[in-house]
Amino acid sequence: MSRGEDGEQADDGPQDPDSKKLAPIERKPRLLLMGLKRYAKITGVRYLVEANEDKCRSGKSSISNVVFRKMPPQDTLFLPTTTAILKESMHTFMDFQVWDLPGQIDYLDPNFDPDSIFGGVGAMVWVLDAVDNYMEPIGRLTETILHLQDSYPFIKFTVFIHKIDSIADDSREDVIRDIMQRITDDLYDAGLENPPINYYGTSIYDHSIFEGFSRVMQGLVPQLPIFENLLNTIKDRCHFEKLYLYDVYSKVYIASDTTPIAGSAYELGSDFIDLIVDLSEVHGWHRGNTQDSKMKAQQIYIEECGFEADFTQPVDPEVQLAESQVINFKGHHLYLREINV
Ligand SMILES: Nc1nc2c(ncn2[C@@H]2O[C@H](COP(=O)(O)OP(=O)(O)OP(=O)(O)O)[C@@H](O)[C@H]2O)c(=O)[nH]1
Repeated sequence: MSRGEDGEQADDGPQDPDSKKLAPIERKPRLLLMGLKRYAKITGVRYLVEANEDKCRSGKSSISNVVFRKMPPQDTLFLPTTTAILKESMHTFMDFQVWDLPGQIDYLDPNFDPDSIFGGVGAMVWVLDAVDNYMEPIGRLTETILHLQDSYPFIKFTVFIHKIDSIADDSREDVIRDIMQRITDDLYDAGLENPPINYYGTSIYDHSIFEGFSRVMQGLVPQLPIFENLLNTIKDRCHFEKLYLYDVYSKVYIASDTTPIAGSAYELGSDFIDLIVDLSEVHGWHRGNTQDSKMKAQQIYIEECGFEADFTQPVDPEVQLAESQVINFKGHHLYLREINV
């Protein structure tokens, strides 16, 4: 995945007033990161809250920077507050945009043109600070969902219960359950039963943010069932335990086979990618169209998959595709194969 040059770029949102009704798969999908900055509302005690400002910012920009710009998590401590909409353009197997909305924008104001932001949105991620008092953000979230669901029925809502690392292990499940229950109850009271919202406990200090983002992105991939079927077939034919299709740059996974397994194989795969990317800089081997390299590649397939692959197609010597297998990486046997899109 490569990032667009345009930190702040031209909008390619809808021009046609009816276009917001189109399913996002028909256009370049947009993903919104939203959350509430508390001090924006507590004007009377602003100086008090500002003294502790970091606790009042839910972590949207940190997420965007860690996942899409490879910023080390600890560096997010120094991020300035977002004052304008930050737009990231991502190019991977499909193009999409991530918009980071400043917490203080009042998009429910009747004078505000909602189409300029919500038109063409495929997914909305509400980043809720699990450590802060979450009552006010929950109120704002339910208000937003109720406001948007009729006009923009294709938006998929997800809540990141964020900064989960700051909560003791044995209380995490309780906090997540409490937040989910409150949102469900609030929406139920407003007449919305069984709202289609996904929840993930996330932190920029571990893999959870990448897993959460992966699930959101998968909701924007129209070909997801096709990818899953393909991965299921490869998995069965090659006797893999679990198979993921990763975007190497962001380590977001676009699809996986559909077999549930215990533990987080995603985390393992993600560490493996880091290792291979680092190692390949130093030890990568050039796979030309030689009999030798063909034999070598074939041998890997035979060892790994138990069947003979067809390597009779010429390999473009200009194209360097990574391939690696590791035996006993944290107790597992891993195989990585780069594909081009
Ligand atoms: N402990 C912990 N802190 C986090 C996490 N994510 C973000 N933070 C911290 O939260 C603070 C605020 O993060 P921002 O990303 O600037 O928050 P924001 O929601 O974008 O705020 P605005 O830019 O003002 O809209 C920073 O000090 C981050 O280091 C997390 O997962 N865990």
